[in-house]
Amino acid sequence: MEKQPRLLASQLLLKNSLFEVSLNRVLLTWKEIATKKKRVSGGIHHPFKVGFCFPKFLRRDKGESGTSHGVSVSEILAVRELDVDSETKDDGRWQKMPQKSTEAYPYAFTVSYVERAWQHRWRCSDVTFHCLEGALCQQWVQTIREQLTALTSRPKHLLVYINPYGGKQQGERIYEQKVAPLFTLASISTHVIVTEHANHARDHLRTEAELKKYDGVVCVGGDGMFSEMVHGLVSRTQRDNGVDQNSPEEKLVPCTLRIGIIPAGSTDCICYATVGINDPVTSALHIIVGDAQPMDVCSVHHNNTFLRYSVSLLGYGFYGDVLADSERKRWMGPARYDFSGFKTFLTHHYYEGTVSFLPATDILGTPRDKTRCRAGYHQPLFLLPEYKGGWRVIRGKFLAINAASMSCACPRSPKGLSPAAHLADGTTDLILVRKCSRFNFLRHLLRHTSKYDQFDMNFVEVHRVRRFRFTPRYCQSDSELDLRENGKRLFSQICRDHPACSCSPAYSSWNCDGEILPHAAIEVGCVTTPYNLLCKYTVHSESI
Ligand SMILES: Nc1ncnc2c1ncn2[C@@H]1O[C@H](COP(=O)(O)OP(=O)(O)OP(=O)(O)O)[C@@H](O)[C@H]1O
Ligand SMILES: CCCCCCCCCCCCC/C=C/[C@@H](O)[C@H](CO)NC(C)=O
Ligand SMILES: [Ca+2]
Repeated sequence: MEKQPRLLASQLLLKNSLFEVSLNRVLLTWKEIATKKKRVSGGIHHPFKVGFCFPKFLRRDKGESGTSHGVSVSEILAVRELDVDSETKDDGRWQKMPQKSTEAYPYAFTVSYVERAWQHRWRCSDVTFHCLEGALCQQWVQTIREQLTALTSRPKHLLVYINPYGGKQQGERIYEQKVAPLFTLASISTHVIVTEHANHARDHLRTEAELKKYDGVVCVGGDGMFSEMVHGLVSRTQRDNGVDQNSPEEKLVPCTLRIGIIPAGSTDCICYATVGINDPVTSALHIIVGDAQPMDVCSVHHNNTFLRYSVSLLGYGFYGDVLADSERKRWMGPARYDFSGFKTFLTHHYYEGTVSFLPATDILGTPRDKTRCRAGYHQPLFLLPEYKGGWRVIRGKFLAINAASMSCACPRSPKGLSPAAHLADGTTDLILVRKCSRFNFLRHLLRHTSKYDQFDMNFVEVHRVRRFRFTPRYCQSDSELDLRENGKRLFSQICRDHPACSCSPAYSSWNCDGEILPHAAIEVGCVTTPYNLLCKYTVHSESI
């Protein structure tokens, strides 16, 4: 790594030991100064207990000259001067700093920074340095602040939407207790809207929100809430740029604002698949440091009419039926998916139809790769010079048709529906699960929760595609669609082959990022291409 010029270097007191503290444009480091009599004055000396952690990629050395630590400037959250007097005043209570040592170093500043914890979690840590002189202390604070101000990717003003209804209905509490204090610490100003009904956030973003005032929007909720943000922002951008959303072939204009997610939903698949964990503090820290991750957006059309966008799962059959059933059991909270999942598994419905798709032949990599894509870990996109191949057509009886535009990892399935799917390669992984026995389908489902390959089964196939269409064997009439849109069931849904039994309905619904689409016949295009990777349909996520 190129050696950076030092901006500041001083001997400062940390706990009871003297450290050589140094700052350049990239790193803040502190190294214990080994002296025969290391203790500055008073207090108990803990040579190994410099009580704080540091990023995984930076070593803590314990060489002859003592422990050394470092934190990347890009992961410093805030710096503030400390009122040492109030902290060391002898009021008879337990003293955090031994009085004698801080008497000699009466000025102090605290640096808050990101600490990498277990399983992709991030935490906020503090380290306090004591100085001999007030001017030196101020110089440190000012210099670090200047470094933070120079980080242009960090948001300063955020528009926050909280869904009080998603997941375990803890959105407001999660935001107030875990997220707002971190935004305040990082001097981020916020305008917070607690939604009052479904699509409140979407409509506000689409029509009213003064987007120029913000560096990003944040949703506190689950996949459905993220979907509302995508629809609000993407629709507004297309309208402002005269793009006809009803045309399946139209290229979308990227929007300039980023979307952050604070997970407070039931599945939190979009957050989990990008960040690696559904943890509100981790997501808040990613937002503060300005991380960004482009992602693929699929547009879904029916008869040249725009229906919705999808960024994670489009699922017909099993996942459509689970969602349709679970929506009626929202009162159960996240457990509704387990209940409806088990029930849907027992019904074992299959659906007949034709899947046509355009394979992505101009990229290297397949859904069976062993690589995993999360933010900060991008397989290079090798564009092949020629675009070859045409549409392929598969007819059959399917238990599930899933299009995964990202891995769709979530706590229930830590590697996801398509573990090797890429976040922003302009493709979606189309998974076809043909009619099979209940036992085999269970084996396939259980493999989502283990290390075994869920595609290595003769009734499952997976294709990386740019576009696809599904046409059910039987046409849905307009009147039936109207009723389904209103959440009602119709007799014609009952098995067409054997109207008297009720073995398999003719249609399922599409599960579109957790929202129900009643139209069975759809056309899907993955609209992000490798050429507009810089577009910002982004969630905030981490580097591994
Ligand atoms: N104030 C509100 N009252 C009722 N519904 C709301 C409100 N705000 C948003 N919604 C709707 O709540 C639905 C569910 O929200 P969300 O996705 O946040 O939680 P979830 O479904 O429990 O989680 P997941 O999508 O991760 O499974 C979304 O369809 C959203 O449009
Ligand atoms: C009978 C045993 C069943 C075990 C099945 C385990 C597989 C779980 C895989 C879950 C993948 C979920 C993909 C994400 C979908 C989201 O868009 C959506 C809304 O949040 N959630 C669901 C559950 O539809
Ligand atoms: Ca993709």
